[in-house]
Amino acid sequence: MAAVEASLPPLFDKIEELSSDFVARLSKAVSIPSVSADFTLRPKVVEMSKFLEKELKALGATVELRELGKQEGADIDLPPIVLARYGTDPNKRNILVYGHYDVQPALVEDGWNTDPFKLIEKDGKLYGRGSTDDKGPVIGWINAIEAHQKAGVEFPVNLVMCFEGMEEYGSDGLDDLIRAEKDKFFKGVDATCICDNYWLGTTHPALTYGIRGCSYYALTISGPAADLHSGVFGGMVSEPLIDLTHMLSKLVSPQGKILIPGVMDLVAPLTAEEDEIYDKIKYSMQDLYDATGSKTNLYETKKESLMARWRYPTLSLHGIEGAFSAPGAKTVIPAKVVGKFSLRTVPDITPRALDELVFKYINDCWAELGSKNKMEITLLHDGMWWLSSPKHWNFEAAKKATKAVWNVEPDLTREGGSIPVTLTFEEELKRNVLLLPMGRGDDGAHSINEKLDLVNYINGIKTLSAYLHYASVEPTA
Ligand SMILES: C[C@H](N)C(=O)N[C@@H](Cc1c[nH]cn1)C(=O)O
Ligand SMILES: [Zn+2]
Ligand SMILES: [Zn+2]
Repeated sequence: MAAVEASLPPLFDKIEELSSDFVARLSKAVSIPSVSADFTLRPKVVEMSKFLEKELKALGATVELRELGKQEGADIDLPPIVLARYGTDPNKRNILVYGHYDVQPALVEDGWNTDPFKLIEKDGKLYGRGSTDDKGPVIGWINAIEAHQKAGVEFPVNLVMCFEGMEEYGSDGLDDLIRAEKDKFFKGVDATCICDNYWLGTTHPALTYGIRGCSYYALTISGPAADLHSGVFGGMVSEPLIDLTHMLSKLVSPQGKILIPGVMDLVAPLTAEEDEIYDKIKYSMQDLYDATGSKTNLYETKKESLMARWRYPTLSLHGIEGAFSAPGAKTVIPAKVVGKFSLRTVPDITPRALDELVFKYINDCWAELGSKNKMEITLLHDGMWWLSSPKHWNFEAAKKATKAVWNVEPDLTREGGSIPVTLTFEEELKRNVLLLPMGRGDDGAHSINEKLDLVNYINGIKTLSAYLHYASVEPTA
């Protein structure tokens, strides 16, 4: 442990010294609009994989861009998975790190103050799509390699890297690749670290041992052969958008109560041990107000709010494809509309049990509506929840690293978002998985004006580096 503590100060100094180079590298990454959900931008997702390949190869890592074939149900190639390795010393631990290089869609018209694909540094914050989710962390691992080389500090582990380009769109192809490679590329992995979530609030670092799953559905309603003039046909035909809004209103109450019968019955009961953890978590209702820029909270207490985010399922309505959404007052009856909604899932809900409940309820509601339009409900993608224990050397190493950088003990948190591959890594490689967040709870991931505080980026690189050092020596017992 003394050797670790001796190697950290020069490394941290070098990271500070290289900070403008590290911002420049993130800036290049952010400038590539690698939006996985937008098929027209798929070449940019591929370009992003090549950017990572180039950066990693320049630092001496071996890199393979693993092609995955066509996207399920679409005539478009999936972006490759970047499989890379830095170091092959049989006497060192093999630490697997995962991140994603695709991002959520972003348009200036959505309300961004600046071009989402141009990294802007303002008031100590780095604004840009992907800055926190998840380009900052992915580039962070690359920066950690460079910092070691330039500080002349030996890299403490063999770094096994897996970076995907479809995380924001269901991680198509990744589970199959992990299964196929578990005794090949992933052979010998000792522990996994995923840097793709956020601190709970804005001041206190965290380590995360649980995430929710996500099942995402599309509800399609179609009627007339083409869009119609509402003055000519309104009142004479059954309107798909009227049907859809009725159907969507039956899914969830304005207070957030899921109205699909049976879903809450699948939720694991609260144990006395779990009940005790919430009060101790460093989070306040003010953190929620600040992060959402509002006082639109559904619950009045921190405990209820955290439980809603961590341990209960939620249903969100995301959008309606095909509905008139441009400015102005177009008097149209849309012919076909697709409502998108998802459920965040928790122990012990399984995707198949949930599908059964959702499909039955939607079909029952549709029958009750008695419409002559056509209705179809489909699952777009799903991913499982994951709940682990932080009592493992992998978490101990991250705790020490956090203390070394931030001078505080991290909070142990669960995450409301989803990273479906977490469970796959744990189950297939049979090794501990740790979630080590870089950004803060108010970063605006998936939202407009996404940012990563500069201090979180630079200290995040220090934390990732220090974690690798502690992980290289942490006793297994
Ligand atoms: C927490 C992680 N950074 C993230 O944003 N995950 C996404 C994954 C997802 C699920 N369906 C579509 N994308 C999320 O939680 O929304
Ligand atoms: Zn995301
Ligand atoms: Zn992410």
